Amino acid sequence: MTAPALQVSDLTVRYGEVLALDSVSLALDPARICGLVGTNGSGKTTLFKAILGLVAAEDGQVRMHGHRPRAARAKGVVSYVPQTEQVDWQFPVRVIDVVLMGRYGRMGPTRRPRRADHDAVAAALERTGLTHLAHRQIGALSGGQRKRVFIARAIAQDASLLLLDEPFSGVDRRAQADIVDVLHAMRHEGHTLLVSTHDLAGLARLCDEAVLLQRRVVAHGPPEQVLTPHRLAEAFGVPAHTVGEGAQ
Ligand SMILES: Nc1ncnc2c1ncn2[C@@H]1O[C@H](COP(=O)(O)OP(=O)(O)OP(=O)(O)O)[C@@H](O)[C@H]1O
Repeated sequence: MTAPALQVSDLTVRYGEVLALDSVSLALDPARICGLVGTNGSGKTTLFKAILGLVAAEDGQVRMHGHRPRAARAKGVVSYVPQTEQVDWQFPVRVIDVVLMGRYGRMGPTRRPRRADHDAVAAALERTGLTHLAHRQIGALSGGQRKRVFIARAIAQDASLLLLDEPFSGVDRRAQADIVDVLHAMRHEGHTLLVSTHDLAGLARLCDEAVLLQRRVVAHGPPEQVLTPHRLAEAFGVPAHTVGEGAQ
């Protein structure tokens, strides 16, 4: 039996007095797109960080294709697109250089790119519609374009598991639709994606399954079964008709 792409078991994370995750368990099969939804402060970013081993868990364990967080990161099994990048936007680095960083794990200590690295970068730029901006300084891009650069970096890394924290925030509808197409293509190629989003209306279009997080996993299953009218009203205070196919 193959290991799940992601297995989170009884994960508990505390920031001092704040219980951010309370015994969260979650398993994802390979080649699935799972939407992670929840109100502000429900623990989505904390879950990503705990999966990556970037925040310490009080309890529980994480495996990615059988690997612990540190090993999974070292082997390039997982890539992460954070909600906001801690970047000095004045630093003179071009789009193509940032995307190439996704290949560093494969380049060895010399960091000398080979043909396959250049090809992967070109393909990632193409897929995210950034080819024409490849030589632009990253500080000279719009917020939505920057977001796409970091998605391109994750694509270039070619990790089997991608964690994307709100990839659609600050991105216009056209670019959003393009990103959804890219994510579907990646799933088709066998990648597994965990994607946090506040776009409840787009969830059914994007995802095979959804997780509703409220410090704990409230529900996990097909999007329409997870976001029932009752749960929507309770968790988000929104009416049911705002969710569903073509409802945006
Ligand atoms: N570094 C930190 N120190 C203390 N508390 C934190 C820290 N980071 C997050 N928290 C708290 O942990 C809880 C979960 O936060 P988290 O950022 O994971 O939520 P989120 O679901 O990603 O929210 P959003 O939708 O607003 O991005 C919140 O109560 C938050 O205030």
